[in-house]
Amino acid sequence: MTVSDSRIVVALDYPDAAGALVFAARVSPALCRLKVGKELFTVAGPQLVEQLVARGFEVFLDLKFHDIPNTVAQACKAAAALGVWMVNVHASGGRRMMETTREALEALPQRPLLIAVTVLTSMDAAQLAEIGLPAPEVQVERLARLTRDCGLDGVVCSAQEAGLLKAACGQDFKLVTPGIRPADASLDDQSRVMTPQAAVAAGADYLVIGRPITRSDDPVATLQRIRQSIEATA
Ligand SMILES: O=C(O)c1cc(=O)[nH]c(=O)n1[C@@H]1O[C@H](COP(=O)(O)O)[C@@H](O)[C@H]1O
Repeated sequence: MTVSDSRIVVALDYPDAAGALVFAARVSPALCRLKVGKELFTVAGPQLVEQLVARGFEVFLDLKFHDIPNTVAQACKAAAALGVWMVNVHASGGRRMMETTREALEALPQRPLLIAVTVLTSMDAAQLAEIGLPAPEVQVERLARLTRDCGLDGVVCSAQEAGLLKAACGQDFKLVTPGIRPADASLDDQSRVMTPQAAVAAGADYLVIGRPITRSDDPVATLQRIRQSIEATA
């Protein structure tokens, strides 16, 4: 079931539940989807996720699971029980991990979208070389093809790789793109970035945006502005 037509997924990287709930109270499920990541989940737990779902939001539970197949599959089943819209794992966990997890979710009456992280958007070519990996686009394409072969719904990648991946993996393979930065925004710790408009034009299905919205003077006005800026492109 889809309750939002928004491509924007706001990363609720707040230090506590209160901050996240204040933001959620100021927006509607029609305006954006919400992402709960490691910081917020560690402090506020499943209860907060259930609260956001109960308020009608489509929630991306971003815990980037990376472990042995059984552990990841069971963790994703537990996430599905919270009623979330999307969960993610690391593609570098490999074929068996991804296939086991997909099969576990497919056995459920209702399942979230299952997405795999390719190469973190904070990583650039130099950082990848340091850990023995090839250039970002090479590694991203390799992991995206593996993810598609394992039957997952899509990948997390930079919008810089969106064109390449739509061509390699097909139009229906979902591309979830963090590292989104409006032209005047600070890059923070992100390396492979794109503006919201360029990301949509390149083929990104969902834009994950955190600090440029949540740390702006008026988060809701910033979200509205970004929505309007991509409507013309979409
Ligand atoms: O899986 C993710 O959501 C993710 C993957 C990735 O490669 N890069 C990335 O930044 N993220 C998440 O996307 C969000 C980006 O936040 P901002 O950099 O503040 O816009 C953070 O919550 C990250 O944890």
